[in-house]
Parts: sequence; C-alpha cells; structure tokens
Amino acid sequence: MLEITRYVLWGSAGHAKVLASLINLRGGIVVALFDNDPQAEPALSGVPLYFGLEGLKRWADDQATPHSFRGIAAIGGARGRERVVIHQHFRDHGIQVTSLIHPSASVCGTASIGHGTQVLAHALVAADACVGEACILNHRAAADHECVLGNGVHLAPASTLCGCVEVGDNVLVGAGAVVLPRLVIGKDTIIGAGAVVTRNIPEGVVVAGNPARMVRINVSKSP
Ligand SMILES: CC(=O)SCCNC(=O)CCNC(=O)[C@H](O)C(C)(C)COP(=O)(O)OP(=O)(O)OC[C@H]1O[C@@H](n2cnc3c(N)ncnc32)[C@H](O)[C@@H]1OP(=O)(O)O
Repeated sequence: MLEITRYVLWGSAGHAKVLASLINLRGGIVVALFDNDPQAEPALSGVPLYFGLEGLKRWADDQATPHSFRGIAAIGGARGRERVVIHQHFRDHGIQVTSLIHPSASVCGTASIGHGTQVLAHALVAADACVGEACILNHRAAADHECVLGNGVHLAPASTLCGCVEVGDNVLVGAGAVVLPRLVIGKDTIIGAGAVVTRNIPEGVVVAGNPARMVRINVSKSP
C-alpha cells in the first residue's frame, strides 16, 4: 500500500499555507505545526500547533517513529539563519529534513539543491547553479546558470539572479529585484524589492533602488 508522506512545519503563518499546498499537491499531508511565538494561531485548520522546542520535544516523544516524518521550516523573509537552526532541531529529534520542489519549477539536471531548500511554483534553477541548504526560491524566482547561493538564502517572488552571481548566507533578495551577471552579494544582506543591483554588495547591509544604493546597515543580522 502506498504510504502518505507526513510532514511537520515550523512556522504557523502565510508561508506554512504555501508549503502545505505544495505538500498536498505532492500527495503528502501536514500533521503538526510548530512556532516560537506563543501568540501564533494555527495557520492550517485541523492541524495542531505546538510552541517552541518544548512543544517539539513533547510531540516527538509521542511518536513511535519520528524518523518517518519529514520536517521543513515554513519561515520566509530574511530569516534564513532561523531556518538553518530549525532544521537542526528537527534532526536532533530524529525528523528527516527534506527539500520541496514544485512540479512547475525548472531545476536543471546539472544544478544542485541543498537539504531543506524550497523551490516554489515557476521558479528556475539553471545549469550548474549550486543552491545551499534551507534556501527559498519563491514563486517565479530565478537563479540563472552557475549561480552559487549559500545557506538560508531567500529569493523572493519574481527576483532574478543573472548568470554566475554569488550570494552569501542568509541574504534576502526582495521581490522583483534583479542582480546583474557575475556580481557578489555578501552574507546577511537585504536587497530591497524591485532593486537593480549593478555592483558587488558587501555583507550585512540593506540596499534598494535602481541602481541599488545602500539604505542602512542590516541591524537585524545575527552575530
Ligand atoms: C511571498 C512574500 O511576500 S516574500 C517577501 C519578500 N519581501 C520583500 O521583497 C521585501 C523586501 N524589503 C524591502 O524592500 C524593504 O522596504 C527594505 C528592506 C528595502 C527597507 O525596509 P526598511 O528599512 O524597513 O525601510 P522603510 O520601509 O523604513 O523605508 C525607508 C526608505 O526607503 C524607501 N524604500 C523602502 N523600500 C524600498 C524599495 N524596495 N525600493 C526603493 N525604496 C524603498 C522608503 O520609501 C523610505 O523612503 P523615505 O525615507 O524617503 O520615506
């Protein structure tokens, strides 16, 4: 008998709805949600919500075979570092961390995708691109040929990395932004929605506009 793959998601907001819809499309189901925020509401009707690491431990202790579940962080924005940490919590509790690729996404056979990375509807990962762990390639985002993405990177909807772009860990490339070929974006940086990046960008800053200029230091970056 064909077994339904059961998933647990960390993050009980809009991104959980997107992932649940993709999981359902793939024939799986979401059986539990986790969130750090005790005020969070269940994002999916009928799916129980547990809070914090204590909640994860309690849930895992109740399962005979935690390794039969797959886990993925359902947190978007510029919170790539948190996705990496959450995936480690899942592994520590015996849950497999999985990638999710929408059937309409195009991932070239010569590209590589890291564990726990999500490639959403109509996204593109082109020839010889290398995408790290816990990344999100959101709806219609594109990482063109030979791009290299670190861990926890988020390409927001309809953003484009032209060929041979290098992106450091935990970078958010905002919705509709474009990064021109062969540029390097330092880790922990945020590129504003709609920006056109024409020069290399250092780590830990926020840039916006066309051409993209520095707006401020990214004070929310983790140490
Ligand atoms: C499915 C999903 O939704 S995935 C979510 C993807 N998320 C995104 O794409 C959001 C990306 N974030 C942005 O673009 C943000 O606006 C940021 C990071 C560039 C700036 O955010 P903040 O630091 O909070 O800036 P704030 O909103 O206070 O604006 C500061 C100034 O920059 C301007 N500004 C803000 N964003 C942009 C932008 N994308 N492009 C040009 N100017 C901008 C504001 O108008 C404001 O100008 P003013 O001082 O003349 O009034």
